[in-house]
Amino acid sequence: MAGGAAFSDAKPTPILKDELDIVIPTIRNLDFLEMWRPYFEPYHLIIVQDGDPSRTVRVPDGFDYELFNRNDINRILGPKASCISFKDSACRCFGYLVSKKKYIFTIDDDCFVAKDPSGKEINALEQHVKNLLNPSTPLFFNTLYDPYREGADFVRGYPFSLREGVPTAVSHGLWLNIPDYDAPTQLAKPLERNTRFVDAVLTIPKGTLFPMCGMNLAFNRQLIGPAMYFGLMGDGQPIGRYDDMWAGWCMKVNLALSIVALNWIVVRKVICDHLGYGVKTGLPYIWHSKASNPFVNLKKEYNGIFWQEELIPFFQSAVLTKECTTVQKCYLELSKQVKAKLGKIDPYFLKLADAMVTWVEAWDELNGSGENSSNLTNDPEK
Ligand SMILES: O=c1ccn([C@@H]2O[C@H](COP(=O)(O)OP(=O)(O)O[C@H]3O[C@@H](CO)[C@H](O)[C@H]3O)[C@@H](O)[C@H]2O)c(=O)[nH]1
Ligand SMILES: [Mn+2]
Repeated sequence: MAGGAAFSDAKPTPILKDELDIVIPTIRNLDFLEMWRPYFEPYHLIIVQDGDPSRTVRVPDGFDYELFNRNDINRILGPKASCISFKDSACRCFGYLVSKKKYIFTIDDDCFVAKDPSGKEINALEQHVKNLLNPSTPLFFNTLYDPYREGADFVRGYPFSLREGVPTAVSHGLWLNIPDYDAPTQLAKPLERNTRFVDAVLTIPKGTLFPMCGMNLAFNRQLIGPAMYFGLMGDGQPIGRYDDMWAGWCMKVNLALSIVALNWIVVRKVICDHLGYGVKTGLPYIWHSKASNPFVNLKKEYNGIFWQEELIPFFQSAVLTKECTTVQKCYLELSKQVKAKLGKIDPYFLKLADAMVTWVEAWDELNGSGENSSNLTNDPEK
């Protein structure tokens, strides 16, 4: 068995029912929970009701939950509620803010239990827990995929010095049936369905960005919660459906640290990459039966499709001062870079940069200051 595995696949996966919250954004209903009942019932649900707060959302009996609508968000955050999006799935990040647990699993209300090729139901939550509890390998690619899975290992030539791996911060699951395509692709391929079940979990290599989808996502809130802000989207904003993308880029970003005043450059990668935290993608699959309208989506995504051609180079070359000793401080520094370098693309980014600051203030207000939470250390054990 590979070195460093937190636990062997052969043993039952810890339930973590007291260490994990399930966050669900909804503008619809929660009937989908009936299908997930065997897997979700032991957990606490945080339901973020978007849209009209006077609408009653019925939660099926037997679930332990909190439900927050817009009135609750405004009551809890006061003026800081301005950083939580309205009428966009970005509202889900409010659930990350109010949770007190170590782990988060977030899922959309049109995602159902999928079956593997043998016809067996997939317990997506269990696989996410396995992904999060086992190390990642961002520093050197293992060609036999996840070396910590039962029946796999590191291949010949893999440095033994790297076989302990690093802590996993994010587990990014995938989708059978309706894949997470952007609106142009959906419009071009309206009948395309994803029938390909790939039995693999991959670590996204260090320094590589990726399009994070919030549909079937789990993360270690204690490690990188403050970086998982889903931005300002939806009502009153010039962009929508780039919430999860924005969070994924900020969370993963490789920040080069340049201290011009001291004429030396120390390349530091904060948040996931620098700390050597890993981001995994692949299993588990859910069954996505999309309910959103591609034409409406096109309107929401238009600016994002255009702007991201400038956003990606920004994230690939962002810089950071060395005083950033917590995820919060790194995030605040990133917000300064957003204001300085992206404001010229559109004034929206000036507003977004301010909202990033408000988010961190709200995080610290509800969860304690940056100094004693989500500290950046080079020692993943701390
Ligand atoms: O205004 C809204 C719209 C939706 N929601 C809730 O958010 C999720 C996702 O919504 P939906 O399934 O309609 O959208 P998709 O196109 O399938 O979602 C993909 O795009 C991302 C949007 O950023 C999303 O994360 C991806 O999965 C559902 O639970 C809706 O109820 C909302 O709260 N407010
Ligand atoms: Mn959907």
